[in-house]
Amino acid sequence: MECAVNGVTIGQSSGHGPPLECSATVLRPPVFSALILFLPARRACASLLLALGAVTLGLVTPFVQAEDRVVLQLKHTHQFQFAGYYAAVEKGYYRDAGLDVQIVEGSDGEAPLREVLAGRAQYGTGSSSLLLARLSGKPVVVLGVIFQHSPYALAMRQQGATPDIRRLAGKRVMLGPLSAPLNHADELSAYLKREGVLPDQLQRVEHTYDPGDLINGRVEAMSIHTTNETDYLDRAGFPYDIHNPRAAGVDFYGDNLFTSEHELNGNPERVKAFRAASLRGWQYAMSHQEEIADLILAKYSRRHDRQHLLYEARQMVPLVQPVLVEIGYMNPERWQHIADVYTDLGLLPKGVTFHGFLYNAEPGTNLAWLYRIGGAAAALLLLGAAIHFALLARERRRSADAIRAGEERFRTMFEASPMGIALIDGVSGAFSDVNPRYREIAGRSEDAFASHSWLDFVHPDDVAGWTLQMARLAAGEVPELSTTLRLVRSDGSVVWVEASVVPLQAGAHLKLCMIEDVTDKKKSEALIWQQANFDPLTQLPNRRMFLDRLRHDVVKSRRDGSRIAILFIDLDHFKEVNDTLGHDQGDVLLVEAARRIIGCVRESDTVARLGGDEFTVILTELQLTDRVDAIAQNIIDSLLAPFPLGQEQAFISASIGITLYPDDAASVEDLLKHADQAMYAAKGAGRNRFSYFTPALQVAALNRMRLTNDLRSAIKGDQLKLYFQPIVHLKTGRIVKAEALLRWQHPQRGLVSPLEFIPLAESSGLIVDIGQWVFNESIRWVQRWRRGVHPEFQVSLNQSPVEFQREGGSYDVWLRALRQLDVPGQAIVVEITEGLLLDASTMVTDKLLQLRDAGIQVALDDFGTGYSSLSYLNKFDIDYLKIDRSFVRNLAPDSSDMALSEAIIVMAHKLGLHVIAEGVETAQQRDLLAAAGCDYGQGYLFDKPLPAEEFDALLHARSAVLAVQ
Ligand SMILES: Nc1nc2c(ncn2[C@@H]2O[C@@H]3COP(=O)(O)O[C@H]4[C@@H](O)[C@H](n5cnc6c(=O)[nH]c(N)nc65)O[C@@H]4COP(=O)(O)O[C@H]3[C@H]2O)c(=O)[nH]1
Repeated sequence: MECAVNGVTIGQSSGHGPPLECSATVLRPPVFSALILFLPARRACASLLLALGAVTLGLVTPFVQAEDRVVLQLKHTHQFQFAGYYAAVEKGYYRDAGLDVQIVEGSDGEAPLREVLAGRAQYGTGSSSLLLARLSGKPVVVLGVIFQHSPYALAMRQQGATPDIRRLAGKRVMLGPLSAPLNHADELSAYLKREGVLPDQLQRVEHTYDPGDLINGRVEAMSIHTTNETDYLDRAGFPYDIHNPRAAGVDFYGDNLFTSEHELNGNPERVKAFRAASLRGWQYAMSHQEEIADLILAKYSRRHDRQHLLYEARQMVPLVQPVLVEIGYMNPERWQHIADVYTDLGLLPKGVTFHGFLYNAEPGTNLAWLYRIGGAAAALLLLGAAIHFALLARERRRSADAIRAGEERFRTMFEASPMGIALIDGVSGAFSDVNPRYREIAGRSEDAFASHSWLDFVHPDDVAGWTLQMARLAAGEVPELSTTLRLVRSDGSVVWVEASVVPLQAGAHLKLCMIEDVTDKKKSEALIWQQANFDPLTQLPNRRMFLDRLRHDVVKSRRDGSRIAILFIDLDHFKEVNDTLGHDQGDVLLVEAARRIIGCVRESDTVARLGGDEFTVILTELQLTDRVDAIAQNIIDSLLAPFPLGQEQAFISASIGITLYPDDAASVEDLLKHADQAMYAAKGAGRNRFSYFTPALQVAALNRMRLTNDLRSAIKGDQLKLYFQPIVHLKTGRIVKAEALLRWQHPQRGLVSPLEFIPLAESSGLIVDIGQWVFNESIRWVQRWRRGVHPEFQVSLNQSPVEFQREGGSYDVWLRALRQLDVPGQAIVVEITEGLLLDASTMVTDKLLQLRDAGIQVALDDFGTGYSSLSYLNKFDIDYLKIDRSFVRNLAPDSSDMALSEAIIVMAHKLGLHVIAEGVETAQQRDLLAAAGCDYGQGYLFDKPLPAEEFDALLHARSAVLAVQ
């Protein structure tokens, strides 16, 4: 369609999109009209040229009334890498320019070139390989550079202290799609070539863009964007090295905005407007990173989380350099450098020129055409010269204004930047320009910056490392610096900053230093670390830290041939303290115990708390093991001293298991297992002592493990048998009760004693199923005996403390079973031990009450061997006291055991309890007990425990005798 400016036809709109509306705002200097009027000959041509020139110079600003629809094709999926374009949409920059821009995600890196050349998109983003495309005949035009430096780099699994890219030879590497090696691997190929790694030395693998492949070892290295994948590698805690092509002098541009010649020729104004709005968007995006990150999440993609988008934004700052370089700026010499690298790679012939490839954003400064027209006009008319000079003066003014405006813009950005920015002389360390945020973070006044060098503010502990890194930067070993360090403020407080330093090309020694306050982040990292590695109660290393240190000590000991001792300390009776005095007092005791243990070892040894009342000690650099005995005894003695807890005093002791490295085991896991076994041995031997690990302990532990495994199948395999031992009424000699005693008929070992397997059943939890089985069998038999022998016959059965104290367990199942068989609770007596009542929690009391409510009676077993506290008998509902057989064994007239037994019987009767004497083996014992008033007797004198069927026969035989009598 033809358009007219002041009635003059000036051009044709492109075939794409709605036609350009050219009746736009027209600046109409009088001289311009005069010139047009003055040209009678070749008027149409001259006026066309002049009008075009006027438009290009900006004298005429055609605007688009209806929005012009264009498509911007991105290289990749939505992310911060394209932030400027989202900002231009959101802030209305495109709309103001009369454009309706549709931003399309890229499926592969080729999409922009493909779509723009096909005319489906008018604009695209592309890497430096656009130059290759242009020189291979594809009519692309770069409109501006967004990334002054490419983010493209190689991430490689970390291999020791000195990263060396040459180690990649022969390794599996993902460099880019195998189908388009040129466009994706060009910089890296050039880099590798310069480092002496040739393409055929690598095993190229199709790129998956999945950092997981590097982490899982599928490849040894992969090409990445330092703005992107590094975040995911960091998050996974994967150790890697970054190899940046800039290290070998390959310094490509990163993302560029481009269009086609077709678009440029057809819609020069649209190109200009699109470019200007896009760059404006970029300026906005780089100084409003958080806002744009939120915008991406809200309107474009949630593929990456906010943290990642901000990471990307931060990483982009030194690559885009929004403060130093005007976004969009491109330097033909840099493009020449890129062309040279391609030539070096054999991708371009020598001496190529790329005329037309770079868009001239300010064609007004290229005045050749104007000179030509001016010259022609001057020859014809002096007036033309006057106009020419007037226009030139105007242009100069506009340029100066533009520069001033640009400077102002950068100054404002510098001053208002949320990042601390300073220009620093790399040699003297003097500050030459510091923005307010930098002053605020460093906590120094403006004067302080004038009179100090930057090292003066660095924390003394960080000075050496920082100086070293700066020297590397100065020597060109690294292109830029990025590190975390501490600054000391004028008030003495310390602030953690993330600092990046980039050398400025403009000044020889001048460096741009940007800092960000990361103190809060550091503090929370330190807190997380503390919580992950230390016990919050005692502040001792926890299990994780303990294992770390032990592993470290084992390696060291292996190196220097010294020994290590590991002590497992378990506090005896801690549970009682906790239950009786409460958890708060229990905590106080643990803290004090930790303090006492620390007091017994050297500072270089480790004391850790593994949890509960378990502590460990690592004693290192032992030459003689004598010291171990002394330290272990010391710990035991120190813990024996009373613990003052509020108004009370608590007494505990400690059982310690000791194992030695390398004597007892080679691995950390085995050492821990052995120390644990030794600790149990110390407990088994009576607590309050230490035991060394011995191979016999290991054999015993192995046996226990095998036996426990066998026990699992014992219940189902019908290997458990219930025996019954008669309990005789001493006055009448009648069997009125029986104790159910469990036996295990092991297929290989024969009969295994309950003393051997009950503890295993307890520690493995099998005791619950076993206890249920015993109960079911017992009530089955007692039902028979109550019906056939005596209506009040009772069976007593043992309940282990573990079974009794089981959380959540109740007697409901028992009661249901009793109801089903129509057996009353009175048919059962439960035997418990005194220990249960000692640390009786409400749960124990509740269970005793449940038993009483069901009519089940309770017998206190082994009375006399433990605390023998009378107060328990009164406090709880106990029906029977069983005098332990150790008393019965030594019964003789006038013996102390006799006196004790008598006292127990009298006291029990006074409290309304009946007494059963255990282990009655002789007639004299029976008679003495009967004379002392003991109610019942149990022991070999009457009968050994008998298999249920035999006991059944015995009972029936006896009742038959009684019936006959
Ligand atoms: N020297 C001697 N010993 C006598 C005499 N009369 C009885 N005994 C033994 O003394 C033990 C009495 O059982 P306990 O003290 O409850 O001690 C029991 C009990 O604590 C536990 N136990 C047995 N069956 C079970 C069970 O079903 N569940 C639980 N939790 N523990 C059980 O195993 C322990 C040992 O049981 P057993 O080996 O059957 O040993 C039985 C019994 O055989 C005697 O005149 N002289």
